[in-house]
Amino acid sequence: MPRIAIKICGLSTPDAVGAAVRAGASHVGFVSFPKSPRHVEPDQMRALAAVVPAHVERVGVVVDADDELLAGLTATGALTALQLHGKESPQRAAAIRDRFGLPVWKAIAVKTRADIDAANAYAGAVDRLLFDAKTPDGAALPGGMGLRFDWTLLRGLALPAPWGLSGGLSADNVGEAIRITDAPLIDISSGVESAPGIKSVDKIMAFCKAVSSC
Ligand SMILES: O=C(O)c1ccccc1NCC(=O)[C@H](O)[C@H](O)COP(=O)(O)O
Repeated sequence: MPRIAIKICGLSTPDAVGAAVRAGASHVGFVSFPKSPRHVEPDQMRALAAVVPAHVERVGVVVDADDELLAGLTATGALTALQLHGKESPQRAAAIRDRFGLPVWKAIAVKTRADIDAANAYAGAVDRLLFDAKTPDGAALPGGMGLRFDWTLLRGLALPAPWGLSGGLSADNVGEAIRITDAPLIDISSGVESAPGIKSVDKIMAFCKAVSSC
């Protein structure tokens, strides 16, 4: 197992999934959010997740999803975790974990230190915190925008759960991000794309190489 886990998010084709697996990703992410250029329908998500080798975790990414959608996504057992990327409360996150029996990740939208402190409310309710850049009010998406936050906000902190770093990462800056935060898991989407929603095999390979050289 590499020292730093890597999640390649927003995969929507078998080719992109294959590239992420070959490059050494420990996690792949599939987005269910119709406004996203990376959105996949439940059938497509389950089909993509089903062909991922067992050693790679399959994360379904949702935004304030209701139980009906979550039931559809988790129906075949192909996902191994759910990532909540909306305004889900700690109570809602814990209820999702109980009802669907999967580890739950909570994305924390970060601009200031207060945003990171707010993550403490999720202690015990979720299995991983994913610190991502806060997108501007009125933005089309709550993630996948290529925005970064001030990584020094995470330096030396004792966090209340396993965690990961996300937002605006690329092969060029991920070394600095890891040096500052010592993140145990790194998540990326638009930084390994050639256009919104179109994953680049070369960028996926370069990114994973950059992380594993840290
Ligand atoms: O990627 C999306 O389109 C998306 C849409 C709605 C909710 C979450 C979304 N992505 C979640 C992720 O985990 C992304 O990898 C994360 O936000 C980082 O994105 P990026 O800055 O583009 O690397």
